[in-house]
Amino acid sequence: MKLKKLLEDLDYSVLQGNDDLEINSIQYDSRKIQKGDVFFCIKGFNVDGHKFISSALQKGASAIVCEEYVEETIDNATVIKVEDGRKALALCSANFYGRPAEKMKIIGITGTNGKTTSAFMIKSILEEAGYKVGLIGTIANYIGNEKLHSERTTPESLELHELFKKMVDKGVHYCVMEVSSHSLSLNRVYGVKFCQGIFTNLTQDHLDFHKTFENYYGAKLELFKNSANAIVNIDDSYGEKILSDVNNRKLTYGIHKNADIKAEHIEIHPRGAQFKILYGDIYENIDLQIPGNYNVYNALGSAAACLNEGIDINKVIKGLNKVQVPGRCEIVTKQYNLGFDVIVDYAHTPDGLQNILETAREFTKGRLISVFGCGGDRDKTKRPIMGEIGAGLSDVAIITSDNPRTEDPDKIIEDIVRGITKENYIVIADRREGIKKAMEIAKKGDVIVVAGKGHEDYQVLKNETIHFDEREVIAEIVKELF
Ligand SMILES: CC(=O)N[C@H]1[C@@H](OP(=O)(O)OP(=O)(O)OC[C@H]2O[C@@H](n3ccc(=O)[nH]c3=O)[C@H](O)[C@@H]2O)O[C@H](CO)[C@@H](O)[C@@H]1O[C@H](C)C(=O)N[C@@H](C)C(=O)N[C@H](CCC(=O)O)C(=O)O
Ligand SMILES: Nc1ncnc2c1ncn2[C@@H]1O[C@H](COP(=O)(O)OP(=O)(O)OP(=O)(O)O)[C@@H](O)[C@H]1O
Ligand SMILES: N[C@H](CCC[C@H](N)C(=O)O)C(=O)O
Ligand SMILES: [Mg+2]
Repeated sequence: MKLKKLLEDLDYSVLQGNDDLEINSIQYDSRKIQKGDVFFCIKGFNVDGHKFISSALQKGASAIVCEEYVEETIDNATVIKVEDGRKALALCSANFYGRPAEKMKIIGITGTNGKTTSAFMIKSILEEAGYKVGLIGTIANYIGNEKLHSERTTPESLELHELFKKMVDKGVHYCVMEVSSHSLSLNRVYGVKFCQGIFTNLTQDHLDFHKTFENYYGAKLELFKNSANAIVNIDDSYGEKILSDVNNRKLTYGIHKNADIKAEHIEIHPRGAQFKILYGDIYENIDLQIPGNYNVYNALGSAAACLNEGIDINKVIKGLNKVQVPGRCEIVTKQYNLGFDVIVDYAHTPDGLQNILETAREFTKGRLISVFGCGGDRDKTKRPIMGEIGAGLSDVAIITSDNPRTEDPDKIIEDIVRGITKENYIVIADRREGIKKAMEIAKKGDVIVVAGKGHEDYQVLKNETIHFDEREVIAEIVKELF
């Protein structure tokens, strides 16, 4: 491809060389550069990508895209100046892969909680309607049934457009993707047009990155600047704010407030939830296999997006009925006769933890035992709040480690414990031992909620990432104890 073609529709100036150059590929990491590649300089949080220009040139880069001219930029390399390296990377990645996003319909979901669950629901509905669906999200990326490893919730723009291209090549009609607030702030989805954008909710998370709630909200709002339709949870106070801040076509959903799409006669039970969906003259029964009032919200938002796409209500009903999401309120002890149940859930925010514990409480006959921690190198301010909620809503809380990453696990636990006002907690830093303790003390009728890691099959420690799949760990403990 010619450099000029790569830069199509981009505002740029040529500082050196010329743009009529044949290029090989593009990279934003100098370590991956091969002969003939274009190196994009990104000013990062840790380092400034402009520092790696000479190393990229040594490896054979034939062009540099930068925000500022750097002296060492020499010889016969072409130097292109742009205003914003991350935006340029996003637009050029789309050009490089032949603008695959324009060849599919893309549904984006943003919000603190419920993105993964909603993405699975939408995929299930659209497949029921006969479409080939791609999914991009936290658990994995999917092209139909083919599962691809996902490094993050929303990939960097270069990897994103590469994935879009693979989807288009494999005949995907619809791509449903989780759009994280990080990806919106860092322009990973810059230039991507969404046919439907869903806002699930906004509660505390990621303040380490966004610093203030206003910034966090502002990041989420970005999605709606590029979506033809805004599907908004009107029961969330920030949902109301989105409605007044965006000019798109809007469709609201909710349970309490007056919404376009509503749920009525909700019944939650241990294995699922039932409700009536009300939209215009549609008034039908929905039967979910996953419990929790919050999943009624996820189902409403997903149904709204699909109905707005013209999908038949019967397909919506069937799709929602089938959906299962790994590590989201997953009862992992169904096959044993222990007298108590163990649930693995991905709740890692105050709101998520409150939701799963309140949901589990509704079907707990005995005591509710929780096992949870908080991730290291992430929002520290949520730790005491999760401590208070976790211990407050449980009969016994076992405070343990999540992914400590580079932090000292005991310090993270101290932050959590600082918020606890009851005496009903035990500290066991080793997560496996924490889960084991819960299973040792559990009696008939009790429910154990192991929160925070859900589908993850690893634990990130200071110096290593170890294999840690809670389903396997719990099965091993069952063998040891019973
Ligand atoms: C906070 C955050 O999102 N950081 C992202 C950001 O990193 P950064 O700005 O710090 O990059 P940097 O390390 O300073 O490097 C700057 C530039 O120099 C380049 N470089 C660096 C070294 C070198 O030798 N040569 C070189 O060229 C780097 O490739 C980069 O382009 O840009 C990098 C390049 O795209 C990302 O890899 C990195 O994601 C990190 C790994 C990350 O962990 N992100 C998480 C927090 C995240 O995005 N999470 C959300 C989920 C949140 C949710 O659950 O809602 C997600 O979407 O997954
Ligand atoms: N609509 C919702 N409102 C509040 N809590 C929810 C909602 N949906 C799910 N949860 C809770 O949050 C946890 C994470 O859900 P899910 O994985 O669907 O969210 P997510 O937005 O994709 O999270 P992440 O940003 O980490 O990818 C669940 O395990 C559950 O405890
Ligand atoms: N996407 C979330 C995942 C948190 C999962 C939890 N297990 C943790 O490690 O904190 C994040 O990066 O903040
Ligand atoms: Mg997710």
